[in-house]
Amino acid sequence: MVLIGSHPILGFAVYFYSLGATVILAARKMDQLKSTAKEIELLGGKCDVMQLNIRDANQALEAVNQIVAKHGKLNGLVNNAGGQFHSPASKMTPNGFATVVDLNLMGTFYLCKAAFDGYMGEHGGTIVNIVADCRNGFPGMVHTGAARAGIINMTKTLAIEWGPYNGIRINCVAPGMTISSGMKNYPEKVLDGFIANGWMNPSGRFGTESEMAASVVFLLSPAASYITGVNLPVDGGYSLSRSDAKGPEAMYNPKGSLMRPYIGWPSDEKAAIQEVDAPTGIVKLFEKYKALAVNGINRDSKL
Ligand SMILES: CCCCC/C=C/C(=O)SCCNC(=O)CCNC(=O)[C@H](O)C(C)(C)COP(=O)(O)OP(=O)(O)OC[C@H]1O[C@@H](n2cnc3c(N)ncnc32)[C@H](O)[C@@H]1OP(=O)(O)O
Ligand SMILES: NC(=O)C1=CN([C@@H]2O[C@H](COP(=O)(O)OP(=O)(O)OC[C@H]3O[C@@H](n4cnc5c(N)ncnc54)[C@H](OP(=O)(O)O)[C@@H]3O)[C@@H](O)[C@H]2O)C=CC1
Repeated sequence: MVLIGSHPILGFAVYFYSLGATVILAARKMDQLKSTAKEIELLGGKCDVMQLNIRDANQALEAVNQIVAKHGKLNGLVNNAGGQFHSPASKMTPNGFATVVDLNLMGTFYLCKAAFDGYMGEHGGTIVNIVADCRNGFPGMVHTGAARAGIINMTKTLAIEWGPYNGIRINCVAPGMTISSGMKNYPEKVLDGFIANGWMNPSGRFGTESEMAASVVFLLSPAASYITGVNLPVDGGYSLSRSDAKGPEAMYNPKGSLMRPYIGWPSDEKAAIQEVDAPTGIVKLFEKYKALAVNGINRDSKL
């Protein structure tokens, strides 16, 4: 039984289904949740939806209590809900900063605490908190950098404090720039900048939803049974290389690297799971990645 805070990237659901998990999707917009649930069911998965604003601690506990009352357990939690807006720190208002900290840091704490109080403190369980690459600061998004760094530290503390409670494990996944529906939240100019600079990464590209999903499922699964308190960057090496003093042209390959994307589902699967609900520029990039993943061709050479 896995609670995913947010309308999740569909890839998660596919993986959880393959592990035999029942997935509960929770976010504010029910329409979106229901259509994702329908797609999961079409694939043969089991899925429930519930409305939840993670910024409300009472709602978080109520959600956990409802799940335990209905399903008898809650042994997995993925804190995926989150976001921010782009702004230089000099132009950010105190309320703008506080809002993003409230959503990401407080919201994640409320869900972790609710899961502990409502089920895991007594029975154990596994939690994955989705953060973002904030290893070397987060220029243009000071609020989310501070909030995500807070989550990473909180995760370490909870791993130590809650490990002894029936072996609760809690880890973070830090996605690099990822092709996802979240890109709809950014102005075109910001997106164009992201796309134009996509090659400035040892992988030469963005990440895919499947690559994020696979790492989350690994950390939730018994295969990671001795891993707790870590932050796993899933970013093609970007966080390691960003602080290098050399210019990007000297470090990276402007033509793109040969790090083949993992799309995570076969090309002849249902069409619905091969789409990404994102602005045109991002969808075009995804189409390119799909071709690379399926055909194994990058630039002009075969892998
Ligand atoms: C490795 C690099 C990765 C980088 C890429 C990252 C990608 C992703 O994370 S994808 C996920 C994308 N999804 C989102 O980012 C969702 C974004 N939006 C939200 O979650 C919410 O809109 C919110 C949390 C940012 C704001 O929620 P809300 O409570 O509705 O906020 P208010 O409208 O009440 O405003 C509060 C406060 O914040 C200021 N503000 C809000 N949006 C903006 C903005 N776009 N630009 C500047 N300021 C903003 C707003 O003005 C308020 O402040 P005051 O005016 O001082 O009251
Ligand atoms: N895409 C990327 O490049 C990166 C993404 N990330 C992080 O990964 C996570 C998933 O990103 P992605 O799928 O791209 O983003 P999306 O914006 O598509 O997903 C965010 C989800 O969070 C939910 N959500 C937002 N606020 C709340 C709230 N108060 N209560 C409950 N649910 C809420 C939204 O649903 P609803 O509006 O219905 O509530 C939405 O389904 C986010 O935390 C994001 O910041 C990190 C680094 C890079």
